[in-house]
Amino acid sequence: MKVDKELSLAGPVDTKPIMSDRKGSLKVTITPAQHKTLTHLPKRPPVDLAFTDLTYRVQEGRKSNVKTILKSVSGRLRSGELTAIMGPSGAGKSTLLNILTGYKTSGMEGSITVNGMERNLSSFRKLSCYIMQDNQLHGNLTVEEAMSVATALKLPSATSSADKEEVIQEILETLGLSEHHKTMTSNLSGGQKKRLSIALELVNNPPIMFFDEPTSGLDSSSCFQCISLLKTLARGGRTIICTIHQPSARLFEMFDHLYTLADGQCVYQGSTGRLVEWLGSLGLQCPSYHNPASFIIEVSCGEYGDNTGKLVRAIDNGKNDIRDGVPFPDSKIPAYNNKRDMEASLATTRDKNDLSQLQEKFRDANGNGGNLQNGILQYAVNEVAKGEPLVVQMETEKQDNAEVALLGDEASPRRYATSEFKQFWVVLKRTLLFSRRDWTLMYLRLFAHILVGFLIGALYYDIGDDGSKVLSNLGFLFFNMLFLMYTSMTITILSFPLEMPVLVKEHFNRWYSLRSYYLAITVSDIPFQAIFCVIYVVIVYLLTSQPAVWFRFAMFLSSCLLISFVAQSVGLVVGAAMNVQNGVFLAPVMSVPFLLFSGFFVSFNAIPKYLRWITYLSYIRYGFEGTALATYSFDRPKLQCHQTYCHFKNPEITLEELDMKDADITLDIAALCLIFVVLRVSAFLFLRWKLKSTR
Ligand SMILES: Nc1ncnc2c1ncn2[C@@H]1O[C@H](COP(=O)(O)OP(=O)(O)OP(=O)(O)O)[C@@H](O)[C@H]1O
Repeated sequence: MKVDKELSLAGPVDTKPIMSDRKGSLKVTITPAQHKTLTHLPKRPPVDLAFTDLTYRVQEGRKSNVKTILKSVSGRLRSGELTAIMGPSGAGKSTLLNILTGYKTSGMEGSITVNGMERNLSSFRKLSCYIMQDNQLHGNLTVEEAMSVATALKLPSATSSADKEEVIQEILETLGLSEHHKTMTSNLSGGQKKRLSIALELVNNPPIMFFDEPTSGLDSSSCFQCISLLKTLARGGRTIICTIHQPSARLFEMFDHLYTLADGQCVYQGSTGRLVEWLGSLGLQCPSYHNPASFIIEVSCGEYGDNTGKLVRAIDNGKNDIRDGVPFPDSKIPAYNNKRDMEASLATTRDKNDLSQLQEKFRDANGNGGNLQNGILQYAVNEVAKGEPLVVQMETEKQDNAEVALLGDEASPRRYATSEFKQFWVVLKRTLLFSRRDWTLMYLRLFAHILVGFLIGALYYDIGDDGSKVLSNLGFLFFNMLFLMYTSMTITILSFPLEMPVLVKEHFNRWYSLRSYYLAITVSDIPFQAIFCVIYVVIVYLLTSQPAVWFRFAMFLSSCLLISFVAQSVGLVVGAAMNVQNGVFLAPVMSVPFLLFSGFFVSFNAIPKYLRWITYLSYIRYGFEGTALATYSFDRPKLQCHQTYCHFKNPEITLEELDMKDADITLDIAALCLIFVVLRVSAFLFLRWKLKSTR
């Protein structure tokens, strides 16, 4: 009986005798009494995170101007607990979260340990996930598709499709999303989006999960659901940490652990249930019926006088931890009058979900026992049957678990769960699916190419073989460059930055490498751009009666295709390096010199010598030269002339006038290919820099 009583006090658990292997010893399995459990997730170890004397500084303006945002704070965040990081606006909550997740690494001093060992950021990133405030989801996928992408990228390739499907179904059911599995992400409610964000990261069962303001933008009922869900996750042995602004009293009660910051210092760390008692012991009485969460924020803001220094000293800037059932640190006020009272209180007030500590307790003499299986703690408890009293060690270090964490899958040198080819393939398929779904943009692009093609065809109708209209034909060749350049460049400038937030989240949470992602998005748009370009070129080439010779058409088309790919790459560089507003202005402005030096407005010999180098950089020049050579070079016969005198009847004269007599189309094509490669590599480097600089 004692066993049952002790265990039920320890948490909302079911106790099942599973076998009796030794005389007098009874093996008991304890599982949390959750309605739904996640039984198909990969096994992961519990993780405790601690930080000591953490200082974070940023440089503002001039080098000497340094701002200290976090001031030597310490703290400890345990597995099996739901922790809230609270504080007034600007206190440093997001900064602390960003440092703990590993999102911010520079400008930081102090130590961060995982299960008592110095944190290895690479291993830690595999153990943790960071769910940012704005859900960062792709709106063009259904819930099921989004989950399939997550399982394909986050579970090892060896996992069978059936197992992946089971993981998806189980998570969706547990998170109450199975009814919406066919709903497009963009149509989900705020609360459902939040749950989907959690579901996506839950796929590989990270033992430590960070949330930045998970309740922002949710109504009170959704807030409650969201925090209940986080609590359930914590019950499964995970370490759940979230920043929260000012929760209602009902929400506040659901948190196990509270970490409060004020002006970059810790003013409270400990059990939420003992906050009022602790503040009272320091002479700060929380008025009756007042929300303790509001009270600590008001105190931190100085509404009850300047108490920050006193609170920081009392809690030793986070080195002290107010735990249930233990006396206040360095305090004369004993929490309990005698040991018996303390034990009684321990039994009743012990955090019911503190399964990680139970795990330590139930470790048997051989070191076997508690292990986290599939998100559910299961114990083979021999000692309990012997009637040993249950005492929870609040400060137990989890060295053994650290080893588990580092010797398991997390210690492998592989950064990602899948190969780079698999990542490339999954991201490519997803991007192609977006293109298929986002038909408005596709139709618009197709429509624009066909419409402009016919318009140009009508304007320059049948001029290609007319010796008196060669100048107009050159204008047509130049316009082709202009049109193809702008259409392919602006699309990328506008669409690429919109992808950035999702890329930042997924890349940070180790879904895929930047290389795989970049290759996939680079490859994904090329076929569409090529098809649109071919359609346009066929229309204008035929309508304007350019030479009906296959090799000339092939060269003309190649030059046009390369121009549109190069311009797309320029868009990628600009999109990767800056936001939409700056990009939309800067890209066309930057293109002006290339247009001026294209050879259409001024021939090469007429350009001042000190400016000629710009012509070598002008990709428009290579494209224009390519189409001009395809049209007039290679011994083209004299053009027809329906007037008394046609100066440009002989194509040689046209080439001479353009300073293209000795030009070589192979060089133009090679130069365009080279510029294409250089720009694509530059875009990748810019993207890498951008990802680093946003952190
Ligand atoms: N890169 C930076 N340069 C200058 N100051 C910064 C920088 N990052 C953060 N800060 C400052 O550090 C302080 C803490 O910022 P942080 O975003 O962590 O606060 P917070 O507690 O999350 O606030 P909120 O609840 O309003 O989001 C703020 O005063 C902010 O202005």
